[in-house]
Amino acid sequence: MPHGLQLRGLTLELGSKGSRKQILRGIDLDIPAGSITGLAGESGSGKTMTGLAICGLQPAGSRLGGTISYTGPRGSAANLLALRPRAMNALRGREIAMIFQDPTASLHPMITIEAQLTDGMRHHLHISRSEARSRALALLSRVRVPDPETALRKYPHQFSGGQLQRIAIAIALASEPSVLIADEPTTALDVTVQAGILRLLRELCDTLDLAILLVTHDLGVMSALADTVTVMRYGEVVEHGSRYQVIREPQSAYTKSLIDALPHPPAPPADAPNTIQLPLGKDAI
Ligand SMILES: Nc1ncnc2c1ncn2[C@@H]1O[C@H](COP(=O)(O)OP(=O)(O)OP(=O)(O)O)[C@@H](O)[C@H]1O
Repeated sequence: MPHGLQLRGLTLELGSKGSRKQILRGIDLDIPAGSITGLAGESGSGKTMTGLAICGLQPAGSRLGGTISYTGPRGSAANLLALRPRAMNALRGREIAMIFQDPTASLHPMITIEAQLTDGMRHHLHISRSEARSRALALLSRVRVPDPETALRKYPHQFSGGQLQRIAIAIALASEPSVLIADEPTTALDVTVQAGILRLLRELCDTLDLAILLVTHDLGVMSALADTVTVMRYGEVVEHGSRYQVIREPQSAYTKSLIDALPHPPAPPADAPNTIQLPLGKDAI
Protein backbone atom coordinates (compact mmCIF):
# COMPACT_ATOMS: atom_id res chain seq x y z
CA MET A 1 0.00 0.00 0.00
CA PRO A 2 1.21 3.58 -0.64
CA HIS A 3 1.90 5.62 2.46
CA GLY A 4 -1.05 6.62 4.59
CA LEU A 5 -3.27 5.02 7.19
CA GLN A 6 -5.06 1.70 7.43
CA LEU A 7 -7.68 1.13 10.15
CA ARG A 8 -8.73 -2.43 10.89
CA GLY A 9 -11.43 -3.40 13.36
CA LEU A 10 -11.10 -0.09 15.24
CA THR A 11 -13.24 -0.11 18.37
CA LEU A 12 -13.69 2.59 20.99
CA GLU A 13 -15.53 2.23 24.27
CA LEU A 14 -16.28 4.98 26.77
CA GLY A 15 -17.50 4.97 30.34
CA SER A 16 -16.83 2.70 33.24
CA LYS A 17 -18.23 -0.67 34.34
CA GLY A 18 -22.01 -0.59 34.39
CA SER A 19 -22.33 2.36 32.00
CA ARG A 20 -20.11 1.35 29.10
CA LYS A 21 -20.86 2.87 25.72
CA GLN A 22 -19.54 1.33 22.51
CA ILE A 23 -18.77 4.34 20.26
CA LEU A 24 -16.89 2.61 17.42
CA ARG A 25 -17.76 -1.00 16.59
CA GLY A 26 -15.00 -2.27 14.30
CA ILE A 27 -14.14 0.32 11.66
CA ASP A 28 -12.16 -0.71 8.56
CA LEU A 29 -10.89 2.26 6.59
CA ASP A 30 -8.00 2.95 4.16
CA ILE A 31 -6.68 6.51 3.91
CA PRO A 32 -4.03 6.40 1.17
CA ALA A 33 -1.71 9.21 0.04
CA GLY A 34 -2.79 11.36 -2.89
CA SER A 35 -6.45 10.71 -2.18
CA ILE A 36 -9.34 12.31 -0.31
CA THR A 37 -11.15 9.70 1.78
CA GLY A 38 -14.60 10.87 2.80
CA LEU A 39 -16.22 9.81 6.07
CA ALA A 40 -19.94 10.58 6.11
CA GLY A 41 -22.87 9.90 8.42
CA GLU A 42 -25.34 11.70 10.63
CA SER A 43 -24.50 13.44 13.89
CA GLY A 44 -23.39 10.92 16.53
CA SER A 45 -22.37 8.22 14.04
CA GLY A 46 -18.75 8.31 15.25
CA LYS A 47 -17.01 10.23 12.45
CA THR A 48 -15.28 12.75 14.68
CA MET A 49 -14.29 10.08 17.20
CA THR A 50 -12.62 8.11 14.39
CA GLY A 51 -10.54 11.19 13.44
CA LEU A 52 -9.69 11.92 17.07
CA ALA A 53 -8.66 8.29 17.70
CA ILE A 54 -6.27 8.47 14.72
CA CYS A 55 -4.64 11.53 16.31
CA GLY A 56 -4.59 9.97 19.78
CA LEU A 57 -7.00 12.67 20.99
CA GLN A 58 -9.90 10.44 22.11
CA PRO A 59 -11.56 11.37 25.44
CA ALA A 60 -9.69 10.35 28.60
CA GLY A 61 -10.70 6.89 29.77
CA SER A 62 -11.46 5.59 26.24
CA ARG A 63 -10.61 1.97 25.53
CA LEU A 64 -9.41 1.39 21.97
CA GLY A 65 -9.12 -1.91 20.11
CA GLY A 66 -8.07 -3.03 16.62
CA THR A 67 -5.21 -1.42 14.72
CA ILE A 68 -4.38 1.94 13.14
CA SER A 69 -1.38 1.29 10.88
CA TYR A 70 0.58 4.27 9.69
CA THR A 71 3.06 3.99 6.84
CA GLY A 72 5.22 7.09 6.34
CA PRO A 73 6.46 8.42 2.99
CA ARG A 74 9.92 7.06 3.77
CA GLY A 75 8.55 3.60 4.53
CA SER A 76 8.48 3.78 8.34
CA ALA A 77 5.49 1.87 9.74
CA ALA A 78 3.76 1.73 13.12
CA ASN A 79 0.53 0.64 14.76
CA LEU A 80 -0.48 3.93 16.38
CA LEU A 81 -2.44 2.13 19.09
CA ALA A 82 0.71 0.38 20.28
CA LEU A 83 2.81 3.56 20.53
CA ARG A 84 3.80 5.04 23.89
CA PRO A 85 2.30 8.52 24.51
CA ARG A 86 5.64 10.20 23.84
CA ALA A 87 6.06 8.55 20.45
CA MET A 88 2.42 9.34 19.59
CA ASN A 89 2.96 13.00 20.51
CA ALA A 90 5.97 13.13 18.22
CA LEU A 91 3.98 11.68 15.33
CA ARG A 92 0.93 13.87 15.92
CA GLY A 93 1.52 17.30 14.47
CA ARG A 94 4.65 16.13 12.65
CA GLU A 95 3.24 13.36 10.44
CA ILE A 96 -0.49 13.58 11.15
CA ALA A 97 -2.18 16.98 11.36
CA MET A 98 -5.80 17.94 11.96
CA ILE A 99 -8.05 20.88 11.10
CA PHE A 100 -11.46 21.46 12.64
CA GLN A 101 -14.80 23.08 11.80
CA ASP A 102 -13.91 26.15 13.84
CA PRO A 103 -10.43 27.36 12.89
CA THR A 104 -10.22 29.47 16.04
CA ALA A 105 -10.15 26.17 18.00
CA SER A 106 -6.63 25.58 16.73
CA LEU A 107 -5.45 29.21 16.90
CA HIS A 108 -4.40 31.18 19.98
CA PRO A 109 -6.18 34.59 20.01
CA MET A 110 -3.28 36.51 21.57
CA ILE A 111 -0.36 35.18 19.51
CA THR A 112 0.61 36.51 16.08
CA ILE A 113 0.12 34.35 13.01
CA GLU A 114 3.91 34.35 12.54
CA ALA A 115 4.55 32.81 15.95
CA GLN A 116 1.75 30.28 15.50
CA LEU A 117 3.09 29.25 12.10
CA THR A 118 6.76 29.11 13.01
CA ASP A 119 6.73 27.60 16.54
CA GLY A 120 5.59 24.13 15.44
CA MET A 121 7.88 24.27 12.44
CA ARG A 122 10.96 25.09 14.52
CA HIS A 123 10.04 22.42 17.06
CA HIS A 124 9.41 19.66 14.53
CA LEU A 125 11.83 20.56 11.74
CA HIS A 126 14.68 22.03 13.86
CA ILE A 127 15.18 25.05 11.61
CA SER A 128 16.31 28.63 12.30
CA ARG A 129 13.94 31.53 12.95
CA SER A 130 14.67 33.13 9.57
CA GLU A 131 14.19 29.87 7.66
CA ALA A 132 10.92 29.28 9.54
CA ARG A 133 9.80 32.80 8.58
CA SER A 134 10.45 32.28 4.88
CA ARG A 135 8.68 28.92 5.02
CA ALA A 136 5.74 30.62 6.76
CA LEU A 137 5.52 33.22 3.97
CA ALA A 138 5.61 30.48 1.33
CA LEU A 139 2.89 28.52 3.14
CA LEU A 140 0.59 31.55 3.39
CA SER A 141 1.01 32.11 -0.36
CA ARG A 142 0.34 28.43 -1.01
CA VAL A 143 -3.00 28.60 0.85
CA ARG A 144 -3.66 31.96 -0.86
CA VAL A 145 -3.82 34.29 2.09
CA PRO A 146 -3.40 37.76 0.53
CA ASP A 147 -0.35 39.86 1.48
CA PRO A 148 1.51 37.21 3.55
CA GLU A 149 4.07 39.72 4.93
CA THR A 150 1.32 41.74 6.63
CA ALA A 151 -0.66 38.63 7.59
CA LEU A 152 2.30 37.33 9.65
CA ARG A 153 2.10 40.38 11.94
CA LYS A 154 -1.65 40.09 12.55
CA TYR A 155 -3.74 38.26 15.19
CA PRO A 156 -6.56 35.78 14.46
CA HIS A 157 -9.42 38.24 15.12
CA GLN A 158 -8.21 40.40 12.24
CA PHE A 159 -9.18 37.77 9.64
CA SER A 160 -12.48 36.51 8.19
CA GLY A 161 -13.63 32.91 8.83
CA GLY A 162 -12.50 31.72 5.40
CA GLN A 163 -9.07 33.34 5.72
CA LEU A 164 -8.71 31.85 9.22
CA GLN A 165 -9.45 28.37 7.89
CA ARG A 166 -6.72 28.91 5.26
CA ILE A 167 -4.32 29.97 8.05
CA ALA A 168 -5.29 26.91 10.14
CA ILE A 169 -4.53 24.74 7.08
CA ALA A 170 -1.14 26.48 6.70
CA ILE A 171 -0.36 25.80 10.39
CA ALA A 172 -1.41 22.15 9.98
CA LEU A 173 0.94 21.83 7.00
CA ALA A 174 3.82 23.67 8.64
CA SER A 175 5.63 20.54 9.79
CA GLU A 176 5.12 18.83 6.41
CA PRO A 177 2.74 16.08 7.55
CA SER A 178 1.77 13.26 5.22
CA VAL A 179 -1.76 12.84 6.65
CA LEU A 180 -4.36 15.59 7.17
CA ILE A 181 -7.57 14.92 9.10
CA ALA A 182 -10.12 17.60 8.10
CA ASP A 183 -13.19 17.49 10.38
CA GLU A 184 -16.09 19.47 8.86
CA PRO A 185 -13.59 22.02 7.46
CA THR A 186 -16.22 24.11 5.64
CA THR A 187 -19.33 23.63 7.79
CA ALA A 188 -19.01 26.99 9.58
CA LEU A 189 -18.31 28.97 6.40
CA ASP A 190 -20.55 30.84 3.97
CA VAL A 191 -21.32 28.79 0.89
CA THR A 192 -19.37 31.19 -1.32
CA VAL A 193 -16.26 30.69 0.83
CA GLN A 194 -16.73 26.90 1.13
CA ALA A 195 -15.96 26.22 -2.53
CA GLY A 196 -12.58 28.00 -2.28
CA ILE A 197 -11.51 25.92 0.73
CA LEU A 198 -12.65 22.70 -0.98
CA ARG A 199 -10.65 23.60 -4.09
CA LEU A 200 -7.62 24.33 -1.91
CA LEU A 201 -7.85 20.94 -0.15
CA ARG A 202 -8.03 19.17 -3.53
CA GLU A 203 -5.01 21.05 -4.81
CA LEU A 204 -2.97 20.37 -1.65
CA CYS A 205 -3.86 16.68 -1.79
CA ASP A 206 -2.70 16.43 -5.39
CA THR A 207 0.45 18.56 -5.19
CA LEU A 208 1.73 17.40 -1.76
CA ASP A 209 0.60 13.76 -2.12
CA LEU A 210 -1.32 14.13 1.16
CA ALA A 211 -3.57 11.43 2.58
CA ILE A 212 -6.67 13.44 3.53
CA LEU A 213 -9.52 12.15 5.67
CA LEU A 214 -12.51 14.43 5.09
CA VAL A 215 -15.06 14.09 7.88
CA THR A 216 -18.42 15.66 7.03
CA HIS A 217 -22.12 15.10 7.53
CA ASP A 218 -22.66 16.95 4.25
CA LEU A 219 -22.91 14.54 1.33
CA GLY A 220 -22.98 17.56 -0.98
CA VAL A 221 -19.47 18.56 0.11
CA MET A 222 -18.49 14.89 -0.11
CA SER A 223 -19.72 14.61 -3.68
CA ALA A 224 -17.64 17.67 -4.63
CA LEU A 225 -14.38 16.45 -3.18
CA ALA A 226 -13.93 12.88 -1.96
CA ASP A 227 -12.37 10.13 -4.09
CA THR A 228 -13.85 7.38 -1.94
CA VAL A 229 -16.72 7.60 0.53
CA THR A 230 -17.31 5.57 3.69
CA VAL A 231 -20.69 5.98 5.37
CA MET A 232 -21.00 5.38 9.12
CA ARG A 233 -24.00 4.78 11.35
CA TYR A 234 -24.06 3.96 15.08
CA GLY A 235 -20.28 3.47 15.11
CA GLU A 236 -20.25 1.05 12.17
CA VAL A 237 -19.40 1.28 8.47
CA VAL A 238 -22.60 0.74 6.48
CA GLU A 239 -21.23 1.47 3.03
CA HIS A 240 -17.91 2.04 1.29
CA GLY A 241 -16.97 2.67 -2.33
CA SER A 242 -15.85 5.21 -4.90
CA ARG A 243 -17.62 8.56 -4.74
CA TYR A 244 -19.53 7.69 -7.89
CA GLN A 245 -20.68 4.31 -6.54
CA VAL A 246 -21.80 5.61 -3.18
CA ILE A 247 -23.56 8.76 -4.42
CA ARG A 248 -24.99 7.37 -7.67
CA GLU A 249 -25.57 3.71 -6.82
CA PRO A 250 -25.88 3.49 -3.02
CA GLN A 251 -26.37 -0.04 -1.74
CA SER A 252 -27.61 0.58 1.79
CA ALA A 253 -31.04 2.00 2.58
CA TYR A 254 -29.38 4.38 5.05
CA THR A 255 -27.09 5.93 2.39
CA LYS A 256 -30.09 6.20 0.05
CA SER A 257 -32.02 8.12 2.68
CA LEU A 258 -29.09 10.54 3.18
CA ILE A 259 -28.84 11.13 -0.57
CA ASP A 260 -32.59 11.58 -0.95
CA ALA A 261 -32.41 14.33 1.66
CA LEU A 262 -29.93 16.31 -0.47
CA PRO A 263 -31.29 19.40 -2.20
CA HIS A 264 -31.20 19.64 -5.97
CA PRO A 265 -28.38 22.02 -6.85
CA PRO A 266 -29.21 25.47 -8.16
CA ALA A 267 -28.39 25.98 -11.84
CA PRO A 268 -24.91 27.51 -12.33
CA PRO A 269 -24.92 31.10 -13.54
CA ALA A 270 -24.84 31.36 -17.34
CA ASP A 271 -21.61 33.37 -17.31
CA ALA A 272 -19.71 30.84 -15.14
CA PRO A 273 -20.97 27.34 -15.98
CA ASN A 274 -17.86 25.57 -14.60
CA THR A 275 -17.67 27.05 -11.11
CA ILE A 276 -18.31 24.77 -8.12
CA GLN A 277 -21.82 25.54 -6.88
CA LEU A 278 -22.61 24.99 -3.24
CA PRO A 279 -24.63 23.51 -1.73
CA LEU A 280 -24.11 20.64 -4.10
CA GLY A 281 -26.93 18.24 -4.73
CA LYS A 282 -27.24 14.67 -5.90
CA ASP A 283 -26.82 15.71 -9.54
CA ALA A 284 -23.42 17.22 -8.83
CA ILE A 285 -21.11 14.41 -9.92
N1 LIG B 1 -16.45 13.14 25.39
C1 LIG B 1 -17.44 12.27 25.20
N2 LIG B 1 -17.91 11.53 26.21
C2 LIG B 1 -18.90 10.63 26.02
N3 LIG B 1 -19.49 10.38 24.82
C3 LIG B 1 -19.07 11.09 23.78
C4 LIG B 1 -18.01 12.08 23.89
N4 LIG B 1 -17.82 12.61 22.67
C5 LIG B 1 -18.69 12.02 21.84
N5 LIG B 1 -19.44 11.10 22.50
C6 LIG B 1 -20.45 10.21 21.89
O1 LIG B 1 -19.80 9.44 20.88
C7 LIG B 1 -20.68 9.22 19.79
C8 LIG B 1 -19.98 9.58 18.50
O2 LIG B 1 -19.73 10.98 18.50
P1 LIG B 1 -18.98 11.72 17.31
O3 LIG B 1 -18.72 13.12 17.75
O4 LIG B 1 -17.84 10.91 16.84
O5 LIG B 1 -20.10 11.71 16.17
P2 LIG B 1 -20.12 12.44 14.79
O6 LIG B 1 -20.57 11.44 13.81
O7 LIG B 1 -18.81 13.10 14.51
O8 LIG B 1 -21.24 13.53 14.97
P3 LIG B 1 -21.13 15.12 15.01
O9 LIG B 1 -21.10 15.53 13.57
O10 LIG B 1 -22.35 15.55 15.72
O11 LIG B 1 -19.86 15.45 15.75
C9 LIG B 1 -21.94 10.00 20.08
O12 LIG B 1 -22.90 9.11 20.59
C10 LIG B 1 -21.51 10.99 21.15
O13 LIG B 1 -22.60 11.27 22.00
